[in-house]
Amino acid sequence: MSVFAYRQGELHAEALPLSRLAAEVGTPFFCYSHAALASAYDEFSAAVAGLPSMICYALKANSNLAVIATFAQRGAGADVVSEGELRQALAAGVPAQKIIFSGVGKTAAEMKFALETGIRQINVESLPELRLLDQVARGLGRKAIVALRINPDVDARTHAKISTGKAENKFGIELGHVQAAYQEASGLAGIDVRGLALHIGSQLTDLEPYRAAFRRVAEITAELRGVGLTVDRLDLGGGIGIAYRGETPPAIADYVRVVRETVGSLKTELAFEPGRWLVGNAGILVSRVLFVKPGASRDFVIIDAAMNDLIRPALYDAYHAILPVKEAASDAPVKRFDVVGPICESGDRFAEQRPLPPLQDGDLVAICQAGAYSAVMASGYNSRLAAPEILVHGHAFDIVRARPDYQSLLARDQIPDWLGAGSGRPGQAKGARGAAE
Ligand SMILES: Cc1ncc(COP(=O)(O)O)c(C=O)c1O
Ligand SMILES: N[C@@H](CCCC[NH3+])C(=O)O
Repeated sequence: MSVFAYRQGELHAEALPLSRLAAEVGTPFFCYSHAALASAYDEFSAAVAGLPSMICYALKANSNLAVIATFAQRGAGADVVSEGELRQALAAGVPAQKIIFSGVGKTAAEMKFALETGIRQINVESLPELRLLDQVARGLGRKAIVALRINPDVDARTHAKISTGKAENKFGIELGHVQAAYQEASGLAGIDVRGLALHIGSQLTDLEPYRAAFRRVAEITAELRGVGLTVDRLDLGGGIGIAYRGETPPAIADYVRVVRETVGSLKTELAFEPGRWLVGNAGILVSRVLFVKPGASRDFVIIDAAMNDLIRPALYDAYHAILPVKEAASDAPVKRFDVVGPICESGDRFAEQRPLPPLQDGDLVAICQAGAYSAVMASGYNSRLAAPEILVHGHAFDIVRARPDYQSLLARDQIPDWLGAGSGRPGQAKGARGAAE
């Protein structure tokens, strides 16, 4: 069953017509399908079932609590990269023992919180980070369970901005330094080093970079074991791509075959950190056409969603399919349009010269594959309010993040008294100067 499909001439989310949702929620809004989330998780879970492994959903792809809870209910762990994400994972019901803390720049406060929470593992990406973590853990009288993230220097063959496994990327410990770092880690009183981690990039559509990277991990594991060090965990990261525009990402079963062939015989516990693959296809951004504006050189469809809601096209030139919510007649003439938002930048464009059936002011459109790296990357640029998020479940839906109101933009206590706006609340939000007095 396709969860976003035309029925009775209109695009539906599961059993609900999008026009009804738009009337109830207002546009723009993100619409997620529970069935799509659940079936993606179940497919991944079935594919890795024979491996001693844990699926740690990468929250950065979509940290809506309802989305996380959908996976948590099915047994998922979480991969988090900040105290905020760690708190979200816990709030959504992920047990601490299933949480991995990744990221290249954790603060001492974040380390302390993670250690006090008792999470499964902290992935360490540099010697300075290792030494700080040791200090923080000893200060708490604890040992931090650690995997060292390596940088395998492998080209993931993805967009340069989301490639993370090349030597020139900031991530991980370079190959030549891994053994010394592991040795050092194993001698630190506050550290219990258990294994290696890697993540070579996002939106991979080719298995060969995985094969190359996992082979390197297997080699390093053998080297470390050869000098008497214990390696009993491997965290293989995420990165499996989805089809935005006819790409043919690998089937999960084929990815798992590569895992088995490369690291399967090492007898380690494995962790997988899928993000986009679990959520990307499970969400759309629904928006209303404000105006159709003929131009001298091209015609524009101006919609009420903008780059602050979904920045991927502006940031990565990413392609997202755009569908009219009312099904176009098969003989409807197709014209090319730039689909743009209201923001004051020419980069606020969802599609350039995209063939579309006739659209009119007030029509609804759905921007597809907006479940991953979409709502989470939203901003308040141009003082726009965040688009709400809803979760459809068969014939019902829940607003799982409401649209804020303008009061949040108009917090008068941001204006210091001395600026004399007249309604600043005395004694509040005085800032550094007030604090020093
Ligand atoms: C350490 C780590 N794990 C997992 C992921 C999830 O990646 P993806 O959403 O491509 O599966 C990322 C993001 O790229 C990451 O940085
Ligand atoms: N934000 C990126 C993915 C980043 C992955 C994070 N390591 C995207 O939209 O494709």
